[in-house]
Amino acid sequence: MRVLIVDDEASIRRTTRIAVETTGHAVTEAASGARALKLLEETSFDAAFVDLKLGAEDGLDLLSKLLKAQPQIAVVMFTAYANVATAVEAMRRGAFDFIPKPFTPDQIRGVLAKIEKNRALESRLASLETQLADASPPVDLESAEPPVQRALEIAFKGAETPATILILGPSGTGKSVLAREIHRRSAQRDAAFVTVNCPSLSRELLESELFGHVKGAFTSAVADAVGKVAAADGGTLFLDEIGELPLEIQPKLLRLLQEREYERVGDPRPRHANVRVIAATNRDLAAEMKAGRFREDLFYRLNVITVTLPGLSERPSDLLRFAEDYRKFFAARMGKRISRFAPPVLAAFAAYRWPGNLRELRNVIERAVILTSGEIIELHDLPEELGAQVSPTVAVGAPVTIDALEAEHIRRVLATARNLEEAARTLGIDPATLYRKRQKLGLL
Ligand SMILES: Nc1ncnc2c1ncn2[C@@H]1O[C@H](COP(=O)(O)OP(=O)(O)OP(=O)(O)O)[C@@H](O)[C@H]1O
Repeated sequence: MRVLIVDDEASIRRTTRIAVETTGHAVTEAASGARALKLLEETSFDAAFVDLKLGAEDGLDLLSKLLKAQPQIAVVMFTAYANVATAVEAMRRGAFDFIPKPFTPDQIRGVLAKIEKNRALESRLASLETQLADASPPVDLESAEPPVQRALEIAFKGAETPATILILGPSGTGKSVLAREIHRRSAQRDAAFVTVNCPSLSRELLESELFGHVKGAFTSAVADAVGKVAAADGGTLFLDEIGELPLEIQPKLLRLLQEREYERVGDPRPRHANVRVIAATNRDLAAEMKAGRFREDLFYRLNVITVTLPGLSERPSDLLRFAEDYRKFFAARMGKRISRFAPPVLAAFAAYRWPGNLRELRNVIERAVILTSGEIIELHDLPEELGAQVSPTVAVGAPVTIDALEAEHIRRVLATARNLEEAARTLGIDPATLYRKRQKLGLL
Protein backbone atom coordinates (compact mmCIF):
# COMPACT_ATOMS: atom_id res chain seq x y z
CA MET A 1 0.00 0.00 0.00
CA ARG A 2 1.02 3.62 -0.45
CA VAL A 3 0.83 5.47 2.86
CA LEU A 4 0.90 9.22 3.48
CA ILE A 5 1.94 10.64 6.86
CA VAL A 6 0.78 14.18 7.61
CA ASP A 7 2.22 15.70 10.80
CA ASP A 8 4.00 18.95 11.55
CA GLU A 9 6.31 17.23 14.04
CA ALA A 10 9.27 15.58 12.32
CA SER A 11 9.80 13.12 15.19
CA ILE A 12 6.22 11.78 14.92
CA ARG A 13 6.62 11.45 11.14
CA ARG A 14 9.85 9.53 11.64
CA THR A 15 8.50 7.01 14.22
CA THR A 16 5.38 6.47 12.11
CA ARG A 17 7.48 5.99 8.97
CA ILE A 18 9.62 3.33 10.66
CA ALA A 19 6.54 1.44 11.89
CA VAL A 20 4.88 1.58 8.46
CA GLU A 21 8.03 0.62 6.55
CA THR A 22 8.63 -2.46 8.72
CA THR A 23 5.33 -3.82 7.35
CA GLY A 24 6.57 -3.36 3.77
CA HIS A 25 4.45 -0.36 2.76
CA ALA A 26 5.74 2.72 0.90
CA VAL A 27 5.73 6.00 2.81
CA THR A 28 5.47 9.64 1.76
CA GLU A 29 5.66 12.42 4.34
CA ALA A 30 3.99 15.82 4.41
CA ALA A 31 4.62 18.48 7.07
CA SER A 32 1.43 20.43 6.30
CA GLY A 33 -2.07 20.03 4.98
CA ALA A 34 -1.28 22.08 1.87
CA ARG A 35 1.66 19.78 1.07
CA ALA A 36 -0.54 16.69 1.60
CA LEU A 37 -3.21 17.98 -0.79
CA LYS A 38 -0.53 18.78 -3.39
CA LEU A 39 0.78 15.20 -3.11
CA LEU A 40 -2.73 13.83 -3.59
CA GLU A 41 -2.96 15.65 -6.90
CA GLU A 42 0.03 13.66 -8.15
CA THR A 43 -0.32 10.24 -6.53
CA SER A 44 -3.08 8.08 -5.17
CA PHE A 45 -2.70 6.74 -1.64
CA ASP A 46 -4.32 3.79 0.09
CA ALA A 47 -3.98 5.17 3.60
CA ALA A 48 -3.07 8.38 5.42
CA PHE A 49 -2.09 9.07 9.03
CA VAL A 50 -3.11 12.62 9.86
CA ASP A 51 -2.50 14.59 13.04
CA LEU A 52 -5.60 16.29 14.34
CA LYS A 53 -3.51 19.30 15.36
CA LEU A 54 -1.37 20.46 12.47
CA GLY A 55 0.04 23.68 13.88
CA ALA A 56 -2.60 26.29 13.15
CA GLU A 57 -4.45 23.99 10.74
CA ASP A 58 -7.46 21.88 11.65
CA GLY A 59 -6.93 18.18 10.98
CA LEU A 60 -10.70 17.65 10.66
CA ASP A 61 -10.88 20.08 7.74
CA LEU A 62 -7.96 18.33 6.12
CA LEU A 63 -9.69 14.98 6.63
CA SER A 64 -12.70 16.19 4.66
CA LYS A 65 -10.49 17.59 1.90
CA LEU A 66 -8.45 14.37 1.64
CA LEU A 67 -11.61 12.27 1.34
CA LYS A 68 -13.02 14.63 -1.24
CA ALA A 69 -9.84 14.35 -3.33
CA GLN A 70 -9.54 10.56 -2.95
CA PRO A 71 -12.69 8.97 -1.51
CA GLN A 72 -11.12 5.52 -1.30
CA ILE A 73 -8.31 6.62 1.03
CA ALA A 74 -8.41 5.22 4.58
CA VAL A 75 -7.58 8.11 6.91
CA VAL A 76 -6.36 7.39 10.43
CA MET A 77 -6.33 10.37 12.80
CA PHE A 78 -3.74 10.88 15.54
CA THR A 79 -5.56 12.43 18.49
CA ALA A 80 -4.58 13.74 21.89
CA TYR A 81 -5.52 11.15 24.48
CA ALA A 82 -8.21 13.26 26.15
CA ASN A 83 -9.91 14.37 22.99
CA VAL A 84 -12.50 11.65 22.48
CA ALA A 85 -15.23 14.02 21.22
CA THR A 86 -13.05 15.14 18.31
CA ALA A 87 -12.13 11.56 17.54
CA VAL A 88 -15.84 10.72 17.34
CA GLU A 89 -16.37 13.70 15.05
CA ALA A 90 -13.50 12.47 12.85
CA MET A 91 -15.18 9.06 12.50
CA ARG A 92 -18.45 10.76 11.67
CA ARG A 93 -16.71 12.62 8.87
CA GLY A 94 -15.42 9.40 7.39
CA ALA A 95 -12.10 8.66 9.13
CA PHE A 96 -11.22 4.97 9.04
CA ASP A 97 -9.92 4.93 12.64
CA PHE A 98 -8.09 7.01 15.21
CA ILE A 99 -5.02 6.38 17.35
CA PRO A 100 -4.53 8.28 20.61
CA LYS A 101 -1.13 9.83 21.22
CA PRO A 102 1.35 8.67 22.40
CA PHE A 103 1.14 5.49 20.33
CA THR A 104 3.26 2.38 19.90
CA PRO A 105 4.53 0.99 16.54
CA ASP A 106 2.27 -2.00 17.13
CA GLN A 107 -0.80 0.22 17.07
CA ILE A 108 0.27 1.57 13.68
CA ARG A 109 0.87 -1.94 12.37
CA GLY A 110 -2.49 -3.12 13.76
CA VAL A 111 -4.45 -0.41 12.00
CA LEU A 112 -2.54 -1.01 8.74
CA ALA A 113 -3.48 -4.70 8.88
CA LYS A 114 -7.11 -3.68 9.38
CA ILE A 115 -6.96 -1.36 6.35
CA GLU A 116 -5.40 -4.08 4.24
CA LYS A 117 -8.08 -6.59 5.22
CA ASN A 118 -10.76 -4.05 4.39
CA ARG A 119 -9.18 -3.34 1.00
CA ALA A 120 -9.05 -7.05 0.18
CA LEU A 121 -12.73 -7.45 1.07
CA GLU A 122 -13.66 -4.40 -0.98
CA SER A 123 -11.86 -5.62 -4.06
CA ARG A 124 -13.32 -9.11 -3.65
CA LEU A 125 -16.78 -7.59 -3.47
CA ALA A 126 -16.14 -5.44 -6.53
CA SER A 127 -14.93 -8.42 -8.52
CA LEU A 128 -17.92 -10.53 -7.46
CA GLU A 129 -20.24 -7.70 -8.46
CA THR A 130 -18.61 -7.48 -11.87
CA GLN A 131 -18.76 -11.24 -12.28
CA LEU A 132 -22.44 -11.20 -11.40
CA ALA A 133 -23.18 -8.36 -13.79
CA ASP A 134 -21.19 -10.11 -16.51
CA ALA A 135 -22.67 -13.54 -15.92
CA SER A 136 -26.19 -12.58 -16.93
CA PRO A 137 -27.54 -11.00 -20.07
CA PRO A 138 -29.07 -7.56 -19.55
CA VAL A 139 -32.55 -7.62 -18.10
CA ASP A 140 -35.14 -6.61 -20.67
CA LEU A 141 -38.47 -5.61 -19.19
CA GLU A 142 -40.32 -4.46 -22.23
CA SER A 143 -42.85 -6.29 -24.31
CA ALA A 144 -44.79 -5.92 -27.52
CA GLU A 145 -47.43 -8.33 -26.20
CA PRO A 146 -50.45 -6.75 -24.48
CA PRO A 147 -50.80 -9.44 -21.74
CA VAL A 148 -47.13 -8.98 -20.75
CA GLN A 149 -47.40 -5.20 -20.92
CA ARG A 150 -50.35 -5.38 -18.53
CA ALA A 151 -48.51 -7.74 -16.18
CA LEU A 152 -45.45 -5.46 -16.05
CA GLU A 153 -47.59 -2.39 -15.53
CA ILE A 154 -49.30 -4.01 -12.52
CA ALA A 155 -45.92 -5.13 -11.15
CA PHE A 156 -44.34 -1.69 -11.46
CA LYS A 157 -47.34 0.12 -9.98
CA GLY A 158 -47.41 -2.38 -7.13
CA ALA A 159 -43.66 -1.96 -6.61
CA GLU A 160 -44.16 1.57 -5.31
CA THR A 161 -46.58 0.41 -2.60
CA PRO A 162 -45.78 -1.79 0.42
CA ALA A 163 -48.29 -4.43 -0.80
CA THR A 164 -47.44 -8.11 -1.06
CA ILE A 165 -46.98 -9.17 -4.67
CA LEU A 166 -47.56 -12.65 -6.02
CA ILE A 167 -45.84 -13.57 -9.29
CA LEU A 168 -47.22 -16.52 -11.19
CA GLY A 169 -45.92 -18.16 -14.33
CA PRO A 170 -44.22 -21.27 -15.67
CA SER A 171 -40.62 -22.07 -14.83
CA GLY A 172 -38.02 -19.83 -16.46
CA THR A 173 -40.38 -17.00 -17.38
CA GLY A 174 -38.42 -14.48 -15.31
CA LYS A 175 -40.28 -14.45 -11.99
CA SER A 176 -37.11 -14.03 -9.93
CA VAL A 177 -35.80 -11.38 -12.31
CA LEU A 178 -39.08 -9.47 -11.98
CA ALA A 179 -39.03 -9.80 -8.17
CA ARG A 180 -35.62 -8.10 -8.08
CA GLU A 181 -36.86 -5.37 -10.39
CA ILE A 182 -39.87 -4.76 -8.14
CA HIS A 183 -37.47 -4.36 -5.21
CA ARG A 184 -35.31 -1.99 -7.27
CA ARG A 185 -38.33 0.18 -7.95
CA SER A 186 -39.61 0.12 -4.36
CA ALA A 187 -39.15 2.60 -1.51
CA GLN A 188 -36.92 0.02 0.23
CA ARG A 189 -34.56 -0.31 -2.75
CA ASP A 190 -31.48 0.52 -0.64
CA ALA A 191 -32.27 -2.16 1.94
CA ALA A 192 -31.70 -5.89 1.54
CA PHE A 193 -33.35 -8.19 -1.01
CA VAL A 194 -33.34 -11.64 0.54
CA THR A 195 -34.39 -14.81 -1.29
CA VAL A 196 -35.73 -17.94 0.35
CA ASN A 197 -36.09 -20.96 -1.87
CA CYS A 198 -39.01 -22.77 -0.26
CA PRO A 199 -38.56 -26.32 -1.65
CA SER A 200 -34.81 -26.57 -1.10
CA LEU A 201 -34.93 -27.55 2.59
CA SER A 202 -36.69 -29.83 5.03
CA ARG A 203 -39.56 -28.28 6.99
CA GLU A 204 -37.45 -27.82 10.15
CA LEU A 205 -34.53 -26.24 8.33
CA LEU A 206 -36.79 -24.03 6.24
CA GLU A 207 -38.52 -22.72 9.36
CA SER A 208 -35.19 -21.93 10.95
CA GLU A 209 -33.83 -20.42 7.74
CA LEU A 210 -36.85 -18.12 7.61
CA PHE A 211 -37.34 -17.20 11.24
CA GLY A 212 -33.98 -18.04 12.81
CA HIS A 213 -33.37 -20.21 15.86
CA VAL A 214 -31.74 -20.14 19.26
CA LYS A 215 -28.79 -22.28 20.23
CA GLY A 216 -29.93 -25.78 21.19
CA ALA A 217 -33.37 -25.50 19.52
CA PHE A 218 -32.50 -28.66 17.57
CA THR A 219 -29.47 -30.92 17.24
CA SER A 220 -27.54 -28.93 14.65
CA ALA A 221 -28.39 -25.53 16.20
CA VAL A 222 -24.96 -24.89 17.70
CA ALA A 223 -25.36 -21.12 17.79
CA ASP A 224 -28.13 -18.54 17.56
CA ALA A 225 -29.17 -17.67 13.99
CA VAL A 226 -31.18 -14.59 13.07
CA GLY A 227 -32.96 -15.98 9.99
CA LYS A 228 -33.84 -14.41 6.67
CA VAL A 229 -36.90 -12.52 7.89
CA ALA A 230 -34.66 -10.54 10.23
CA ALA A 231 -32.04 -10.16 7.49
CA ALA A 232 -34.72 -8.67 5.22
CA ASP A 233 -36.06 -6.29 7.90
CA GLY A 234 -36.66 -2.94 6.22
CA GLY A 235 -36.24 -4.53 2.78
CA THR A 236 -37.78 -7.27 0.63
CA LEU A 237 -38.22 -10.96 1.36
CA PHE A 238 -38.62 -12.99 -1.85
CA LEU A 239 -40.26 -16.38 -1.29
CA ASP A 240 -39.51 -18.42 -4.37
CA GLU A 241 -41.73 -21.45 -5.08
CA ILE A 242 -44.22 -20.47 -2.37
CA GLY A 243 -46.50 -23.24 -3.66
CA GLU A 244 -44.17 -25.68 -1.94
CA LEU A 245 -44.21 -23.99 1.46
CA PRO A 246 -45.07 -26.76 3.97
CA LEU A 247 -48.53 -26.50 5.55
CA GLU A 248 -47.04 -26.26 9.06
CA ILE A 249 -45.12 -23.09 8.18
CA GLN A 250 -48.00 -21.40 6.35
CA PRO A 251 -49.74 -19.98 9.49
CA LYS A 252 -46.40 -18.52 10.63
CA LEU A 253 -45.98 -16.73 7.34
CA LEU A 254 -49.57 -15.51 7.54
CA ARG A 255 -48.85 -14.03 10.98
CA LEU A 256 -45.76 -12.30 9.61
CA LEU A 257 -47.81 -10.83 6.76
CA GLN A 258 -50.69 -9.73 8.95
CA GLU A 259 -49.05 -8.71 12.20
CA ARG A 260 -45.41 -8.37 11.16
CA GLU A 261 -44.63 -10.79 13.99
CA TYR A 262 -42.72 -14.04 14.16
CA GLU A 263 -40.78 -16.20 16.58
CA ARG A 264 -37.38 -17.83 16.31
CA VAL A 265 -37.39 -21.61 16.56
CA GLY A 266 -36.91 -22.46 20.25
CA ASP A 267 -37.72 -18.98 21.56
CA PRO A 268 -41.34 -18.01 22.31
CA ARG A 269 -40.62 -14.26 22.43
CA PRO A 270 -42.47 -12.53 19.58
CA ARG A 271 -40.22 -10.51 17.30
CA HIS A 272 -41.10 -7.78 14.89
CA ALA A 273 -39.99 -7.40 11.27
CA ASN A 274 -41.05 -4.90 8.68
CA VAL A 275 -40.60 -6.76 5.43
CA ARG A 276 -42.23 -6.40 2.00
CA VAL A 277 -42.98 -9.89 0.74
CA ILE A 278 -42.85 -10.94 -2.89
CA ALA A 279 -43.81 -14.55 -3.57
CA ALA A 280 -43.56 -16.57 -6.77
CA THR A 281 -44.71 -19.95 -7.93
CA ASN A 282 -45.16 -21.97 -11.08
CA ARG A 283 -47.92 -23.99 -9.42
CA ASP A 284 -51.62 -23.28 -9.72
CA LEU A 285 -52.10 -21.93 -6.17
CA ALA A 286 -55.90 -21.95 -6.40
CA ALA A 287 -55.77 -25.66 -7.29
CA GLU A 288 -53.28 -26.28 -4.45
CA MET A 289 -55.73 -24.57 -2.12
CA LYS A 290 -58.64 -26.70 -3.31
CA ALA A 291 -56.50 -29.82 -2.85
CA GLY A 292 -55.87 -28.79 0.77
CA ARG A 293 -52.15 -28.20 0.29
CA PHE A 294 -52.32 -24.44 0.58
CA ARG A 295 -54.19 -22.52 3.28
CA GLU A 296 -57.08 -20.47 2.05
CA ASP A 297 -56.37 -17.50 4.36
CA LEU A 298 -52.75 -17.34 3.21
CA PHE A 299 -53.78 -17.64 -0.42
CA TYR A 300 -56.10 -14.63 -0.15
CA ARG A 301 -53.52 -12.68 1.84
CA LEU A 302 -50.91 -13.27 -0.88
CA ASN A 303 -53.26 -12.81 -3.77
CA VAL A 304 -53.59 -9.01 -3.45
CA ILE A 305 -51.51 -7.90 -6.39
CA THR A 306 -50.98 -10.82 -8.73
CA VAL A 307 -48.77 -10.68 -11.79
CA THR A 308 -48.83 -13.50 -14.30
CA LEU A 309 -45.88 -13.94 -16.64
CA PRO A 310 -46.85 -15.89 -19.76
CA GLY A 311 -44.67 -18.59 -21.27
CA LEU A 312 -42.23 -17.58 -24.02
CA SER A 313 -44.27 -19.27 -26.75
CA GLU A 314 -47.06 -16.84 -25.88
CA ARG A 315 -44.71 -13.92 -26.53
CA PRO A 316 -43.69 -14.49 -30.16
CA SER A 317 -43.06 -10.84 -30.85
CA ASP A 318 -40.69 -10.58 -27.84
CA LEU A 319 -38.85 -13.79 -28.62
CA LEU A 320 -36.66 -12.38 -31.35
CA ARG A 321 -35.60 -9.41 -29.24
CA PHE A 322 -34.57 -11.68 -26.37
CA ALA A 323 -32.75 -13.96 -28.81
CA GLU A 324 -30.82 -10.99 -30.26
CA ASP A 325 -29.95 -9.65 -26.78
CA TYR A 326 -28.64 -13.07 -25.74
CA ARG A 327 -26.70 -13.51 -29.01
CA LYS A 328 -24.94 -10.16 -28.55
CA PHE A 329 -24.28 -10.80 -24.88
CA PHE A 330 -22.78 -14.29 -25.26
CA ALA A 331 -20.84 -13.38 -28.41
CA ALA A 332 -19.24 -10.44 -26.57
CA ARG A 333 -18.51 -12.57 -23.53
CA MET A 334 -16.83 -15.24 -25.63
CA GLY A 335 -15.05 -12.72 -27.82
CA LYS A 336 -16.71 -14.01 -31.02
CA ARG A 337 -18.05 -12.05 -33.96
CA ILE A 338 -21.51 -13.40 -34.59
CA SER A 339 -23.65 -11.13 -36.69
CA ARG A 340 -27.03 -12.89 -36.89
CA PHE A 341 -29.18 -16.00 -36.93
CA ALA A 342 -29.79 -17.80 -40.22
CA PRO A 343 -33.51 -17.55 -41.26
CA PRO A 344 -34.23 -21.29 -40.60
CA VAL A 345 -32.99 -20.74 -37.03
CA LEU A 346 -35.51 -17.95 -36.56
CA ALA A 347 -38.21 -20.18 -37.99
CA ALA A 348 -37.20 -22.96 -35.58
CA PHE A 349 -37.36 -20.50 -32.67
CA ALA A 350 -40.87 -19.48 -33.72
CA ALA A 351 -42.06 -23.07 -34.12
CA TYR A 352 -40.65 -24.42 -30.85
CA ARG A 353 -42.81 -24.48 -27.71
CA TRP A 354 -40.04 -23.46 -25.27
CA PRO A 355 -41.06 -25.46 -22.19
CA GLY A 356 -38.12 -23.94 -20.29
CA ASN A 357 -39.04 -20.43 -21.48
CA LEU A 358 -36.46 -17.61 -21.21
CA ARG A 359 -34.02 -19.78 -19.31
CA GLU A 360 -34.11 -22.36 -22.11
CA LEU A 361 -33.75 -19.71 -24.83
CA ARG A 362 -30.76 -18.27 -23.04
CA ASN A 363 -29.15 -21.71 -22.71
CA VAL A 364 -29.86 -22.60 -26.35
CA ILE A 365 -28.22 -19.39 -27.54
CA GLU A 366 -25.25 -19.68 -25.21
CA ARG A 367 -24.67 -23.20 -26.56
CA ALA A 368 -25.08 -22.06 -30.19
CA VAL A 369 -22.60 -19.21 -29.69
CA ILE A 370 -20.08 -21.71 -28.32
CA LEU A 371 -20.66 -24.22 -31.12
CA THR A 372 -20.83 -22.00 -34.18
CA SER A 373 -17.68 -21.67 -36.18
CA GLY A 374 -18.88 -18.91 -38.48
CA GLU A 375 -20.44 -15.49 -38.10
CA ILE A 376 -23.96 -16.82 -38.51
CA ILE A 377 -25.78 -19.17 -36.16
CA GLU A 378 -27.11 -22.05 -38.27
CA LEU A 379 -29.72 -24.73 -37.65
CA HIS A 380 -27.05 -27.33 -36.86
CA ASP A 381 -25.87 -25.15 -33.95
CA LEU A 382 -29.19 -25.72 -32.20
CA PRO A 383 -30.09 -28.73 -30.03
CA GLU A 384 -31.78 -31.51 -31.93
CA GLU A 385 -35.26 -30.97 -30.51
CA LEU A 386 -35.26 -27.44 -31.93
CA GLY A 387 -33.78 -28.20 -35.33
CA ALA A 388 -36.22 -31.07 -35.82
CA GLN A 389 -39.18 -28.72 -35.43
CA VAL A 390 -38.79 -27.23 -38.86
CA SER A 391 -40.05 -29.68 -41.39
CA PRO A 392 -38.07 -29.21 -44.61
CA THR A 393 -40.97 -30.68 -46.55
CA VAL A 394 -43.19 -27.64 -45.88
CA ALA A 395 -42.07 -25.48 -48.79
CA VAL A 396 -43.69 -23.76 -51.74
CA GLY A 397 -44.51 -26.39 -54.37
CA ALA A 398 -44.02 -29.31 -51.95
CA PRO A 399 -46.85 -31.85 -51.55
CA VAL A 400 -48.36 -30.13 -48.49
CA THR A 401 -51.73 -28.51 -47.69
CA ILE A 402 -52.29 -24.78 -47.99
CA ASP A 403 -52.93 -24.69 -44.23
CA ALA A 404 -49.50 -26.21 -43.50
CA LEU A 405 -47.89 -23.76 -45.87
CA GLU A 406 -49.76 -20.86 -44.33
CA ALA A 407 -48.79 -21.94 -40.79
CA GLU A 408 -45.12 -22.17 -41.76
CA HIS A 409 -45.20 -18.80 -43.50
CA ILE A 410 -46.86 -17.09 -40.52
CA ARG A 411 -44.35 -18.68 -38.17
CA ARG A 412 -41.41 -17.42 -40.18
CA VAL A 413 -42.78 -13.92 -40.61
CA LEU A 414 -43.54 -13.71 -36.87
CA ALA A 415 -40.04 -14.86 -36.08
CA THR A 416 -38.43 -12.04 -37.98
CA ALA A 417 -40.94 -9.22 -37.37
CA ARG A 418 -40.33 -6.78 -34.53
CA ASN A 419 -43.93 -6.97 -33.36
CA LEU A 420 -47.37 -8.25 -34.20
CA GLU A 421 -48.29 -5.12 -36.20
CA GLU A 422 -45.22 -5.40 -38.39
CA ALA A 423 -45.90 -9.11 -39.00
CA ALA A 424 -49.52 -8.30 -39.91
CA ARG A 425 -48.36 -5.62 -42.36
CA THR A 426 -45.93 -8.03 -44.04
CA LEU A 427 -48.65 -10.67 -44.31
CA GLY A 428 -51.19 -8.16 -45.61
CA ILE A 429 -53.78 -8.92 -42.92
CA ASP A 430 -54.96 -6.90 -39.93
CA PRO A 431 -53.43 -7.61 -36.48
CA ALA A 432 -56.71 -9.00 -35.06
CA THR A 433 -56.85 -11.59 -37.88
CA LEU A 434 -53.23 -12.48 -37.28
CA TYR A 435 -53.96 -12.86 -33.57
CA ARG A 436 -56.83 -15.28 -34.34
CA LYS A 437 -54.75 -17.23 -36.84
CA ARG A 438 -51.96 -17.58 -34.32
CA GLN A 439 -54.43 -19.07 -31.86
CA LYS A 440 -55.95 -21.39 -34.43
CA LEU A 441 -52.54 -22.60 -35.60
CA GLY A 442 -51.36 -23.15 -32.03
CA LEU A 443 -48.65 -20.53 -32.40
CA LEU A 444 -49.55 -18.91 -29.08
N1 LIG B 1 -36.60 -9.82 -18.26
C1 LIG B 1 -35.59 -10.61 -18.61
N2 LIG B 1 -34.65 -10.16 -19.47
C2 LIG B 1 -33.64 -10.95 -19.85
N3 LIG B 1 -33.48 -12.21 -19.42
C3 LIG B 1 -34.38 -12.71 -18.55
C4 LIG B 1 -35.49 -11.94 -18.12
N4 LIG B 1 -36.22 -12.69 -17.28
C5 LIG B 1 -35.60 -13.88 -17.20
N5 LIG B 1 -34.49 -13.91 -17.95
C6 LIG B 1 -33.56 -15.02 -18.13
O1 LIG B 1 -34.20 -16.24 -17.77
C7 LIG B 1 -33.54 -16.86 -16.66
C8 LIG B 1 -34.59 -17.41 -15.73
O2 LIG B 1 -35.26 -16.35 -15.07
P1 LIG B 1 -35.85 -16.53 -13.61
O3 LIG B 1 -34.94 -17.35 -12.76
O4 LIG B 1 -36.24 -15.19 -13.13
O5 LIG B 1 -37.15 -17.40 -13.94
P2 LIG B 1 -38.21 -17.99 -12.92
O6 LIG B 1 -39.53 -17.78 -13.53
O7 LIG B 1 -37.98 -17.41 -11.56
O8 LIG B 1 -37.85 -19.53 -12.95
P3 LIG B 1 -38.20 -20.68 -11.86
O9 LIG B 1 -39.69 -20.75 -11.76
O10 LIG B 1 -37.62 -21.91 -12.47
O11 LIG B 1 -37.54 -20.25 -10.58
C9 LIG B 1 -32.70 -15.75 -16.04
O12 LIG B 1 -31.52 -16.25 -15.49
C10 LIG B 1 -32.38 -14.84 -17.21
O13 LIG B 1 -31.24 -15.28 -17.87
